[in-house]
This record gives sequence, C-alpha cells and structure tokens, in this order.
Amino acid sequence: MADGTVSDHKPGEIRRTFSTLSTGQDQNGVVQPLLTDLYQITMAYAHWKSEKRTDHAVFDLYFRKNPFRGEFTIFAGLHECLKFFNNYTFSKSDIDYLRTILPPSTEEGFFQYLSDMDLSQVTMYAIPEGSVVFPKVPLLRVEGPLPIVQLLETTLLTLVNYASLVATNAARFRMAAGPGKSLLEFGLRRAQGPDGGLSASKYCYIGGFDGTSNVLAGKLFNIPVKGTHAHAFVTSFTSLDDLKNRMLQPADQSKSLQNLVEMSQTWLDRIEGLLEILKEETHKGELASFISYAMAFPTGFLALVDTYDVLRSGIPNFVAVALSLHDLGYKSIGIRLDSGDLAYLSLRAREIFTKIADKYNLPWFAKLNIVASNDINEETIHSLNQQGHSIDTYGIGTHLVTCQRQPALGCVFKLVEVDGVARMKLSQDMEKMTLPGKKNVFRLYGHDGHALVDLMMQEKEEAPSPGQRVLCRHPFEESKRAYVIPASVEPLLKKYWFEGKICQPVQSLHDIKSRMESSLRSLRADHKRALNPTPYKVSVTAGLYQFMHDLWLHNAPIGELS
Ligand SMILES: Nc1ncnc2c1ncn2[C@@H]1O[C@H](COP(=O)(O)OP(=O)(O)OP(=O)(O)O)[C@@H](O)[C@H]1O
Ligand SMILES: O=P(O)(O)OC[C@H]1O[C@H](OP(=O)(O)OP(=O)(O)O)[C@H](O)[C@@H]1O
Ligand SMILES: O=C(O)c1cccnc1
Ligand SMILES: [Mg+2]
Repeated sequence: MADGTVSDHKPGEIRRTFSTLSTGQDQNGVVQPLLTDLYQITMAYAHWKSEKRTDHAVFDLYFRKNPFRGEFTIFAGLHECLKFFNNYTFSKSDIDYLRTILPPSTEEGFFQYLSDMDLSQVTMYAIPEGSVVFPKVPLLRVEGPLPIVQLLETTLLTLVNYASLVATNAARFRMAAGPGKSLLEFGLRRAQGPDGGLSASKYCYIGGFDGTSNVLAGKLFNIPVKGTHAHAFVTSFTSLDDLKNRMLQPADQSKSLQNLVEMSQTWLDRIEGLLEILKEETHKGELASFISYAMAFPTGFLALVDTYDVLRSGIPNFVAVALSLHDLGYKSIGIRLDSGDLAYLSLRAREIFTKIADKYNLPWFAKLNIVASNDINEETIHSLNQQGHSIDTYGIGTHLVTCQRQPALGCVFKLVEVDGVARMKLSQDMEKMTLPGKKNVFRLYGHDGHALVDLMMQEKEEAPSPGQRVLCRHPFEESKRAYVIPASVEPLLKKYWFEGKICQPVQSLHDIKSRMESSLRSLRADHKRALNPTPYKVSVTAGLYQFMHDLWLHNAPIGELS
C-alpha cells in the first residue's frame, strides 16, 4: 500500500515473506502440542488404553452463530493450523513434563506412543482461508485416528476462533468506512497480550485494513506499517527555544539551508487573518514540536493537532509549518484528530485547507489527509457517515482488536463419525445439535453471481450440478425448505493436509485478503447490512435431513409419564 496518506514504510526487499515462514521458522513458538487442555491428554491415554488407537474418527470444526449481530463471518487461521500440523511432535521435554502431571500409574507405552506421534495418518479438509462462512458449516473436517484427532481440538480452536472473529470485525469496519477510506490498525497497546496484538494486526489486514502501527507484524507478515506521532511528542516541547536545530535543506539539494522556525513564524503572521485566529494564541511548544517533526520527516509531515486547541492552535500551527515546507519544495501529508467531535472538526479542517488552497493556489492543500482516531467503533463510523465528515483515514485500536462488541466467536470441534458410523450430540437447544456423519458442503450461486445457499450433504451423495434442481432443507425446521436451481456450484471443502503434508499451494496474506474481498462481494447486500441483516440460508439435502432425524429419534430416549 503506498497511498502516501500517512508516513509509511514499504515492505523492504529482504523482508521474510509469509510463505517462507510457512516452510521454515515458527512465527509463534507458543503453538505446539502442549498448547492444549489437559483433558485432551487424559482422553488420549484412556483411548490408548481402550485399544482405540486405530479407530477412525471424523471431527467438524464450526461455529453456531455469526458474531456482532451480523449474518456472515470471515474464516481465518487456516495457514496457522497447517503450520501447527507441519510441526506436530512431542519433544523430550514435553514428555518429561507430562510424566510429572499424569498419575504415576500411567503406562510407559503411552509416553512412547506420544513420542512417536505424527500427523501422517490425519487428513484435513478446509474451506479456503478468507472465505465468507456461515453457522453450522464445517470450516475444517479433520479425520484420522481418534486419540490423535481429539488431541488437536483445543489448538485448532484457539487458532481459528480469534483469527476469524477479528477478521470479521475488520471486514465490518471496512464496510462501514467504505472502499475509499484508509483503515489503520492501532491496537497493539490495547490487545489481549502480545500474541493477541500480533494476530490482530495480521487478521485485520486480511479483513480489509490497509496497514498497522505494529512494527513486528510488518516485519513478520509483510504488512504495510504506518503511523503518526503521539501527544507526548507535542507536550515534550514547551517553546521554540527547545529547537536546537532550525535549518532544513530544501528539496532542491543545490539550494542552501533555510530557517524553518523563522519561516513558520512568518507564515503564522500571514495566515492569522484568513484563519481568524490570533497568532499569539497558538501554542508555541506545539509549533516547536511540529517543526521538529517536519525537520525529521520533511516528505512525510503529518501532525497530531488536538493537544491544546484544534482550531485555534493545532491547525494554524500545522498550516504554518506545511506552507513553509512547501516553500522548500516539500508536500505535507496531513493531520490527525484524536479527540472532540470528529465529524465537525474534520469538516472545519477541510474548510481551512480549502481556503488555503484557494488563496495560495495550491490545489493539493485542499486534499490533505485527515486521520481520525479515539475509541472509534463500527457505530461511530456509521454515525459519522450520517452526519457528514471529511475524514480520509481511520486509526482504530481498542474496539477492533478486543472485539469489544463480541469477544469470542464460539467455534467448536465435534465428533461426527467413528469407523464409518455417524455420531450425534443431542441437545435441548437445537442450535447445539451436531450434524452427524462425514459431510460435503457446496455453495450454490444464482445467475447474478450471488451466493444463494450453502448445502451440506452426506459424503456418499452426488454433488449438486449447475442447472439441476436440488431440494435444500433447513436442518431442523421441517417446514422450511426450497428448491434451488444453481447457476454454478462451488465445493467448499478442499483437501489441505494428507499423508503428513500440506497438499494445496500456500496462500500469501495478500491472496487471502483478495479471497476475502471476492467472497464478500459474492454475498448479497441485504446479508451484509449493519442493521437487521437477512440471514443467509444454510441447508441440508433431503438425504442428510432424513438421516439425521432418524439418528436423532434413535438416540433420544422415550420419556414415560406417570
Ligand atoms: N461526530 C461524532 N459522532 C459520534 N461519535 C463521535 C463523534 N466524534 C467523536 N465521537 C466519539 O465520541 C467519543 C468521545 O470521546 P470522549 O467523551 O472521551 O471525549 P474526547 O473527545 O476524547 O475528549 P477528551 O480528550 O477531552 O477526553 C469517542 O468514542 C469518539 O470516537
Ligand atoms: O482509541 P483507540 O481506538 O484504542 O486507538 C488507539 C489510541 O491509542 C492512542 O491513544 P493513547 O494510548 O495515547 O491514549 P488515549 O488517547 O486514550 O489518551 C491513540 O491516540 C488512539 O487514540
Ligand atoms: O501512529 C499512530 O498515530 C498511533 C499508533 C498507535 C496508537 N495510536 C496512534
Ligand atoms: Mg487516544
């Protein structure tokens, strides 16, 4: 991203790419077999002792409800799941530690079994990362020896849950802001710890953000890093006397050094009438800080203007320094607003920039970038849009990365089949029933290219074909059903892990971001609107419907009244 709006540092040539990470170093050494719940290990032991080592299990990873009162979710985290699979081995120190926490009666053979364990007998199908996904549909289908696949549950969930939640949050911010705005993730300081911060930067980028302030995320994931400066930089200056270095080299290297402090003061004199301020009112410590920043970044000057008074001090000081820089051949970038009424202040700032542009015949000045930050959430952006504003870039931290509106997605990992026999978890709550058996999933599209419905079916059933009518049933409500004649059909689950290897081309973060954009585009607008969106239909074939309802009746005990 090189929009030139905010000081940015483009990815360097020697930067490690996302795909090289996948083959080599771990981004996150924390992701390892012991990053799991104790009960996975105890179940593995019990399975091992019960001779269930070779039972062939199928598990589905899915969520039950879209987050943020929305009707869609962005699936993210798959690449990290594959890296986890690739590196899956219990080290000697892992085994030594497990010996200390399992009862002394634990048989030696089990520790040997763990030491020898790899994922060569595990197969994983997944929906491509960055896809729009819906409740109940398996995002991952993991098959293999029962104790081994069970052991993967917690780690897969921790890799998918937050990634998908925060990517979805980012996509919602992007939709609220609109395509023309720049979105920067500023959340590291407020995230749930260092790993939360790093994951947020990565998955917000997938979800539609343009960059992050997180430097390590930039280095690790090749994401554009961007930023402005803080209030502390402004308040660290008290007067112009704080400026020891006052001379700046003009852009034309053949010209001699010029005194930026004198030039800025002269410009303040010249603009005070036009801006209807008194030049004495502008804070001279603030002016000094702007001059200092401008000296350091003459081609990337952007000032935080709300430390003292946006209209009577911050903006006039910025304008004076920006016009001085212009005299020296440099174009400034803009301002950041971090408090007050962001709609009103952005409009007033634009008015002032336009006045200057007209008066001094500098059309670019009217287009200066206005960055807004300060506890912005999705509703704030919708509200700003309604009010009218002139913000070009949003810097968003807390609400984005902490997902304050809904802090967890609630993905689950459920057993659906053992040795070819379907399993089903019953619940009073229909939402919590598992859809039994090994399933395939297809997305059916209409003639206008929009997705109509996701259809799950038993693995043995024939895939739907374009132009052929197929009955799509609500999984639980008998009366809800519809015939669909799809214009096109997309199989959603692809084989990603087989015989100990990743078996699809590794996607870069940029590929995943592009998939997110195209996948979201294929969703009708009414499913995406902020208020009361229409639910997208997730359905099952008549065959799967009958199968699961028979199994349901078979498993549910018949009560007796007395
Ligand atoms: N025009 C606007 N419409 C809706 N919300 C806005 C608008 N302008 C700002 N906001 C939001 O209103 C809140 C204002 O925050 P707050 O009440 O803490 O005041 P503040 O501007 O930060 O003042 P101070 O810096 O003096 O504490 C922020 O969450 C901000 O995103
Ligand atoms: O508001 P967020 O969406 O979380 O975005 C990140 C915030 O981080 C910085 O604030 P800082 O840490 O300086 O604290 P303050 O603005 O709350 O005083 C910056 O000025 C933003 O306001
Ligand atoms: O660069 C910025 O302006 C920034 C970075 C982190 C948090 N708040 C602001
Ligand atoms: Mg702030």
